[in-house]
Order: sequence, then C-alpha cells, then structure tokens
Amino acid sequence: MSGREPASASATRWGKSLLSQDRRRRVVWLVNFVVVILGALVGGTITFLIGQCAQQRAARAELRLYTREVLSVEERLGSETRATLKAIQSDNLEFCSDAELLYMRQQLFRSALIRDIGRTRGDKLYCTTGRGRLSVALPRDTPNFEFEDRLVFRDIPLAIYPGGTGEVIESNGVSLVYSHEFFATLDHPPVFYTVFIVNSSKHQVFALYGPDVPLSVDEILTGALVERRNGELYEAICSDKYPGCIVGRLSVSAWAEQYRDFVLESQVAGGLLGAAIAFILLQFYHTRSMEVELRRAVRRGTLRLVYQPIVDLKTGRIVAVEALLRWSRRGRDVSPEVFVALAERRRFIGALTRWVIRNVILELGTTIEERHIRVTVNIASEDLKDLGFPAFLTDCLQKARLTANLIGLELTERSAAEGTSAATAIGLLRSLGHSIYIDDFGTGYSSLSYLHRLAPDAIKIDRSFTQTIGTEAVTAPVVPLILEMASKLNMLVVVEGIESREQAVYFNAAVPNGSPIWGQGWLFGKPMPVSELRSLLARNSATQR
Ligand SMILES: Nc1nc2c(ncn2[C@@H]2O[C@@H]3COP(=O)(O)O[C@H]4[C@@H](O)[C@H](n5cnc6c(=O)[nH]c(N)nc65)O[C@@H]4COP(=O)(O)O[C@H]3[C@H]2O)c(=O)[nH]1
Repeated sequence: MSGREPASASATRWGKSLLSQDRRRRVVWLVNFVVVILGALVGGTITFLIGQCAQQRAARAELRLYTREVLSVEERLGSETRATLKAIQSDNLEFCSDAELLYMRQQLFRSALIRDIGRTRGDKLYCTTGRGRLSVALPRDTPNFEFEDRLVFRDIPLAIYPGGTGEVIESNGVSLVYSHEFFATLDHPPVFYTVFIVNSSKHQVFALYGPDVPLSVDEILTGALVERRNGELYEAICSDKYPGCIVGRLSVSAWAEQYRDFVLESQVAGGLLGAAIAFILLQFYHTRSMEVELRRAVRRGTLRLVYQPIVDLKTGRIVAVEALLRWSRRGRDVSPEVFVALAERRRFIGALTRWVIRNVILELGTTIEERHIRVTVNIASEDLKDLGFPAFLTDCLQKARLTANLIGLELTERSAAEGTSAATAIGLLRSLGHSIYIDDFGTGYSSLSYLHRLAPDAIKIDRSFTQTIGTEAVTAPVVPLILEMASKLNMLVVVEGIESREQAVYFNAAVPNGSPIWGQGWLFGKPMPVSELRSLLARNSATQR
C-alpha cells in the first residue's frame, strides 16, 4: 500500500480545516460583538447611575438656593414692617395731620414691599397714605395670627382699593398693607415655597402664603431636609432675625423631567463611550495576544520564508532574491506589514531579523554560492542600533563558510536616515562586504544629502513609482530624475513591483547603456518557497546558456 493519502481524503481534510477556520472566525466575531454590546450596556448604566446621583445633588442644591432666596425676601419684609411701624408709632406728629400724612408717605416711599400705611383708633381707620383722611370701620374679623404686639389679617377688604383684598398688619394704631405679589416674582417651577410665620414662643407656625406642606411643626422649626415617599423634597429654613420660616418644595420627578433629554443623550453617549472602550480594549487584547503569539512563533521557529527573484533587466538573468517573511496565525496568513510593524513597535524586530538571517543561510546558503546570486534581507533601524548585529552576521556567515557579499541588506529610507549612529552602522556593514539597499526609495526622506552621506550600493524604486509608467500620474516625471540621480551617484537601481512587460521595457530603455538596472515583481515571479525557487533558478540558468 502506498503511504500517500488519496486526493479525495486530503480534499475532505482541507475542506474541514477551512470550515473550522470559518467557524472560529465567526465565534471570534460573535465574542467581539458581545463584548462591545456589554461595553455599551455597562457604559450606559454607569452614565445613568452617575446622572441620577448628579441630578439628585443638583436638585438639593437648587432647592437650598431657592429656599434661601425666598427667605431673604421674607426677612426684608419683616424688617421693613418693623421699621415702618416703629417710625410711625413714634413720630410725635399730630394724629392724621398733614404733617403725619406726609411723613407716612415718605415712609411708604422708602419701602418696596409695603403698599399702604394707615392710622387707626379703636375700631376705625382715620387716614391712609393712599386715601388721605377718612373715617371707616375696620373689618373686625378675628386675626389670622396674633403676636403680642401685632395682629395679622389675610385677605381682608382694603380701603385703598375698594373691592380688593390684601394682607394687613395692625399694631398700636398703625395698619400696614403689604404686598405678597412680590413673592410671586419668585415663582420658579418646579420649586415652590410656603412662607410661615412663627410666634414668639416658637411653638406655633402659621402659613402666610403658599400651599400646605406635609411637614410637622417640629420639622419646620428645626429646619429639616425631608424627602417624602411621593418623590417630593422639602427643605425648611427659619430666619434667626425674624419670626418666619420658609419651606421650599421640589418635585424630583418634575425636576428629572426637565433633564430627561439631557439624561437620555448622556446615556447614549455613555453607551457609545463604553462600546468604544470595549472595542479599544479588544484591539489592545488582540495586539497583545498577537505579540505573544509572534514572539512564540519566533522562539519555536514556526515562521516561513519565501523568496522573490530579482532579475537583471538587460539580460533576464536572476541575479538576486529577496527573502520575505511569512507568518500564519491560527491558520491565516498575517500581512508582514502588520506583524513586522508590531515587532518594530514592541522592539523585538531584532529577534525576527536574526531568525531570518539564520534560516536564509540554512535554506539557501549553498544555492546562492553555487549560482553566484545574492540574497537580500530586510533589516530595521533597531538592528542598526544593535551593536552585536555585525558580529552576529559575520558569525553566521563564517559557520556556513559564505562570504558577506552574498547577503545584501535592505533598509527603508526612514531607518537609513536616522542620525549618525545609523550612518556609522551602515558604514561598518558595508566595510564587512555587505551591499546596502535603500528600500521603497521615493516614499520617505528622499534627500540627496543623506544618499551622498550613506553612499548605499543600490536604491530600490518603490512600487508606487513603477505603477505610474504609461499613466498621467503627477509622480510619473519623477522616475527619470531618480534614474539620472542614481546613475550620477554610481548606484545600482532595482525597480520594485514590475508587473508588465511595458514597465520592464520602459526601465530597461530609461538607463544609459552600460548602467545596470535590476527588476523585481510579479512579471518575473511572486514570492515563493525555497523548493520552487530552486527549480526556477535551474530553469533560468538553462535558458541563459
Ligand atoms: N502588488 C505587487 N506587490 C509586489 C510585487 N513584487 C513584489 N511585491 C511585494 O512587495 C513587497 C516587497 O518587499 P518590501 O518592499 O521589502 O516590503 C516588505 C518589507 O518591508 C516587510 N518585510 C517582509 N519580510 C520582512 C522581514 O523578514 N524583515 C523585515 N524587517 N521586514 C520584512 O514587509 C513588506 C511587505 O512584504 P510582502 O507583503 O511580502 O510584499 C513584498 C512583495 O510580495 C508586484 O509586482 N506587485
């Protein structure tokens, strides 16, 4: 029996592996989705709770502010009333004379809250600031509230305003009509007030204006902050200058209603923020786990190398190959642009480069020596800073009995232009016999001064320029300039990303006769495993004979 697996069995296995990869991808997607939704829910709930808390605090602060504002008006009324009563009672002017009326009017003018001042004797009113001298019976209702020296009447007919009613204080021959409309200016739903006056023994309270409140006398007099079950918040505050108290009331639900849209919007914003944070954490987790897996792959050597041929455009001979790294993570190839960038960011690119160099020499060492071709490997700026890197390279080559000129080193313009230490390292690598290639030329710091300073052996024109050939792209005119500059500086040009014969023909014709120009791209071969490369090299040298 042959040890080989029948084609149908291997196809079934391949199909199953694809299915399980697909299932895993779906599970990962679902988990990510659930995490983001959970993040949104947590974010929304936290914002809701914070919002509730802030709303309650704001409601209490608003109630306190408002109650104090009403109290200050009440205190002002109290002090104006007392001062006016005292002034008239001790004016020493003839009762209801012109002089006294004038004096009473002056007192009225000074007050903002008193509307009318009158003089009484027995149960009659004899003059008022508004009506002058008169003689009318006082309404003899029982007062609503009695102090030792004062009586307070609510809603009694007014001499100054026939048909109208108002609040009156009577005390020792003086009666004052005062305005509680003034308080109306303090109406400010959803906060409301009730004004109380308190007797001198401070055991009795009387509601002067405003609705009844479900608070006990004690609660009012001790100045409590009370929350009733129906969501009403009460704050009582008593004056220390005047026998009066204010109870402020705020309906928490009415208060919340005012901020409903705001709370809803912040909840949505909190949800979005939660989702965004969950997403960022997931990304962070994936990057972290990608990093861990990549480090493990380097340690265990589960990375792969592929090689892409580089051809002399004049002769069609394969003159070099570029080694490119491949990594399969959980059954899927990760782009080198992604994992190389990750290794650079997390500063373990050195381990990758060393792995590549060791394995290139192992896989391809004898082949390149026999075929007289060069292999180029990508190195990073981190490698240039690594003082042990040149010695490592030399050591690997010596063990394999290879010469340094067989290994070319490709570095991007960015890493090559990174300060004088990079220049020194490049100089040292060149002196060891390695050729230096500036990769992706034209996309980074294409400055003449650094090219002159570093004197690399070759520049690799970036694929984006190759694609402009035969097009109207704005960068198309740059290509001849790069070629001319390279020729003047005596540098080899390698054109990257040649995909069509027209591009190859263009570049071949664009350099002066005798100047070398190499090309790399799908036209000559995609990156391939070492076994395929060996066959290609064999075919290529056969056609060159
Ligand atoms: N569309 C198109 N693409 C072409 C064509 N010819 C070549 N390519 C692609 O262009 C890239 C050339 O490599 P690079 O410029 O050094 O750019 C490399 C290099 O910067 C980096 N990289 C790859 N392997 C390594 C490595 O071992 N070490 C380091 N430091 N970087 C590496 O990742 C980059 C991407 O590598 P790859 O994905 O293998 O992509 C390769 C190659 O597959 C073409 O005709 N058309």
